[in-house]
Amino acid sequence: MKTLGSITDVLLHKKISGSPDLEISGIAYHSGKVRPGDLFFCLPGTRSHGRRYVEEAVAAGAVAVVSDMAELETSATVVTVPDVRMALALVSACFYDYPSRELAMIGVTGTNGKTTTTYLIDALLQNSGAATGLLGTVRYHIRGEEFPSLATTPEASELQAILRRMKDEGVTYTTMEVSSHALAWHRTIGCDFDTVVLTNITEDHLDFHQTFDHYLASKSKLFSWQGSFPLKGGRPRRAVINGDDKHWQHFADQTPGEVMLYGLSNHCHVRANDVKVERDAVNFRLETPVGGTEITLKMTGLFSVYNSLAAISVGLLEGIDLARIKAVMESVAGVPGRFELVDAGQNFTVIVDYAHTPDGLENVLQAAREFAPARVLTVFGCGGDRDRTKRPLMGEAAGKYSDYCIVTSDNPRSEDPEKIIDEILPGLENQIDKSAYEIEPDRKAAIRRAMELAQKDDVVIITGKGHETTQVFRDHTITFDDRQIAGELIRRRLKQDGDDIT
Ligand SMILES: CC(=O)N[C@H]1[C@@H](OP(=O)(O)OP(=O)(O)OC[C@H]2O[C@@H](n3ccc(=O)[nH]c3=O)[C@H](O)[C@@H]2O)O[C@H](CO)[C@@H](O)[C@@H]1O[C@H](C)C(=O)N[C@@H](C)C(=O)N[C@H](CCC(=O)O)C(=O)O
Ligand SMILES: Nc1ncnc2c1ncn2[C@@H]1O[C@H](COP(=O)(O)OP(=O)(O)OP(=O)(O)O)[C@@H](O)[C@H]1O
Ligand SMILES: N[C@H](CCC[C@H](N)C(=O)O)C(=O)O
Ligand SMILES: [Mg+2]
Repeated sequence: MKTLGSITDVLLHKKISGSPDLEISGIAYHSGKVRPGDLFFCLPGTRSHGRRYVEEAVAAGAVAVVSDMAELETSATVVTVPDVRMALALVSACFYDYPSRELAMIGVTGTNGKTTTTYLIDALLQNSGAATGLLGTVRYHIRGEEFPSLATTPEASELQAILRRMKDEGVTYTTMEVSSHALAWHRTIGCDFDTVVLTNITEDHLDFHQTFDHYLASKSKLFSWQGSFPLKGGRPRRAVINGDDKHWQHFADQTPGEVMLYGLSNHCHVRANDVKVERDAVNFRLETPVGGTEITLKMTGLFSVYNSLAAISVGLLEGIDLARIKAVMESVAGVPGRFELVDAGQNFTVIVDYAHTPDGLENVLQAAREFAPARVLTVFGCGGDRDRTKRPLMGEAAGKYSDYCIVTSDNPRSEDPEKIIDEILPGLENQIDKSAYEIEPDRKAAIRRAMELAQKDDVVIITGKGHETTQVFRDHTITFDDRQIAGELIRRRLKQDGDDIT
């Protein structure tokens, strides 16, 4: 058992109202999840503040509370700190005995491609014999045992608990997505990353970060903090950066580690040439400091080449040989909900994808355009309670690269679906005529409409929700899986059309 004094020793500025010898058995930041003996952290949220739940937390057994307000009314011991989120991260790392000290840690950030890149890195490490763990948007795993994802990057207390479990179960390498929210909210403070990776940086989450500069500053923390919480002594720190990204130099300047650049440009250490995009594959010539080879991915699009170059760079830094790298890159079948083909025997292509940013959408539609023998039909919407500035930009991207669009709902959350659509239209109308799009707020009906409109050799892209299995409305959440719905509707159409369609 640990004492309050020992686990808060790591905090430079604090005031403890009671005895530091109090024994602490766990950490909580939600009153509903408090167990007897816990230390409760009062975090600010989007709807309320953890301070409001102190009484409930204490009634559930919390023995002490961490807050940024000295005059908290409670019988429990109070630790007052200037920044509760920072304190949560530092205390959690200490409480779980700094698990990242004993794990090789790889953190991947960027606007798009984090999940895919982490999957590729994890596959590469696993294939080379490492015992691996993975944390990200789609799922978590510890040596292959899967867990549902709590968040792209969980809150610090959950993160440190999972890392400890990974270490205890023999994991040697942890690959994780590090979201901009996580960086802004200090979730990864107390993690010592060996290698950090930048996929790319374009516009997203401006509702949260307000300006692009703030967003850039959040993403940069993964690089500038590298080695500033040195748990691993002199072990080398490395940064793998997309050398074609407009901001690559900025990120290279932030890291204290060795920089490896990847991309298509000549100044990159790891390069792809002669990229050939097909419907379900992409082929390129790989050039690296240790030689070159030909690679054919089972995923498509130039963006997949970038994701694989990032993973290949990590592999090279870990000393994995080129033949193994090639074999693994060519074997990964893709990531659930990322450019996933729905094939029920129809004579047109249906793709479910997770693009939910202007850049993501542009990349995915460009890829489709490259191999599409006929029209590209796009079904998309924008999430509610998320960055409103990206809505017209996503409309613009969809209009620019599609022959026909069906504008629908993503997860409306607390917003009115029709109002969200209204904010998409100005961008869309900059690019296409009114006759080239229609509006259908009901996502299932929108998918049905696309399945009706599709002709031989067309490509239908249903984007924004990828692997998600629910749709979130103001007062309720329904089961909803684009892949399953599209599959059912195709089968229904095939039945109705008889032999005409195949
Ligand atoms: C939407 C959002 O930002 N939610 C965050 C927010 O929760 P909230 O707004 O629901 O909190 P709240 O209801 O205002 O409550 C304030 C505090 O009181 C506590 N509370 C609340 C109610 C109660 O009964 N008892 C209680 O103790 C809550 O635990 C919280 O600490 O404050 C919580 C505590 O800090 C966060 O865990 C939570 O992040 C959740 C996990 C979340 O989904 N956040 C998103 C935005 C996020 O982090 N996304 C990124 C990915 C982004 C990307 O795509 O790049 C991620 O890494 O997943
Ligand atoms: N390198 C890339 N550049 C641009 N777009 C990409 C890239 N990789 C993937 N995409 C597009 O972005 C979508 C999301 O990809 P992925 O899930 O790998 O990204 P992510 O960064 O993890 O997203 P999130 O922030 O939601 O977790 C994909 O479905 C694809 O449309
Ligand atoms: N991690 C992202 C995912 C967005 C997915 C999209 N389906 C939406 O709901 O906006 C977010 O929470 O902003
Ligand atoms: Mg992700």
